[in-house]
Amino acid sequence: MSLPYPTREEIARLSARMLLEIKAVDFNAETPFTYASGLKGPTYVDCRRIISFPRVRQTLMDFLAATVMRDAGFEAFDNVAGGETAGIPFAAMVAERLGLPMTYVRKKPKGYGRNARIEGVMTEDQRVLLVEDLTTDGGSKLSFVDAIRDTGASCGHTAVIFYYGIFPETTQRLADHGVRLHHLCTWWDVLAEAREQKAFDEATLNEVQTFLSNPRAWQAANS
Ligand SMILES: O=P(O)(O)OC[C@H]1O[C@H](OP(=O)(O)OP(=O)(O)O)[C@H](O)[C@@H]1O
Ligand SMILES: O=C(O)c1cc(=O)[nH]c(=O)[nH]1
Repeated sequence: MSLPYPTREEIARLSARMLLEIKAVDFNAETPFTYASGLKGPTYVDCRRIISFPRVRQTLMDFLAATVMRDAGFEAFDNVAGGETAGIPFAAMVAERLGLPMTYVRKKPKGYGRNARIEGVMTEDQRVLLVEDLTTDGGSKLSFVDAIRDTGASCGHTAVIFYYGIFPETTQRLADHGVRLHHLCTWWDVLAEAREQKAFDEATLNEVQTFLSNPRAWQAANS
């Protein structure tokens, strides 16, 4: 007998709890982190740690496969592509669960050999699901999706474990590019769980909440 899918809320709560438990979450208001986009903030989540924790890894990947099937359809994809670097192991695990071929996308052409951005076999009739660890403002997703589309394949969906959920333009930016985002949890889920567990001191949690509520104002005040 297979278990019913957990609700979206349960997935978000448990995913946030797992990220805290494996110490993938870091809050530091004193020395802000710099993100791939160049933006800065007091929050950092290192989803790369997930691969080293088998029970967490398995559960999160079950959640991600279930979320994709529930939101996009059970027969919606022909190929699962991972974004270099952090997306690659998660794409392999999602592809296994969905029973689909796997590929990966380089950030840049290799520069020699086939000079490819896509590795593995991707054909122009395929509907590709882009899998990544997280998205902050979506910039790298657009580049990966363009590389996939350059092969002639289609890509209208990306699935991530973690979505920042604080830059309102992110989902619009992706939507304008014809890409729908699927995710398990956001900073709001992690903050709620961190407060419940008292995982960080009150001042740090309040500072993080200030950032999450208005990241642009926080960045202006802290640059
Ligand atoms: O651009 P966004 O969609 O908001 O996502 C942010 C990206 O930044 C990080 O990767 P990074 O470029 O640091 O490389 P890595 O995967 O090689 O660690 C992260 O793994 C995401 O892929
Ligand atoms: O946007 C990023 O570069 C980024 C943010 C974050 O919290 N964690 C991460 O690995 N990358």
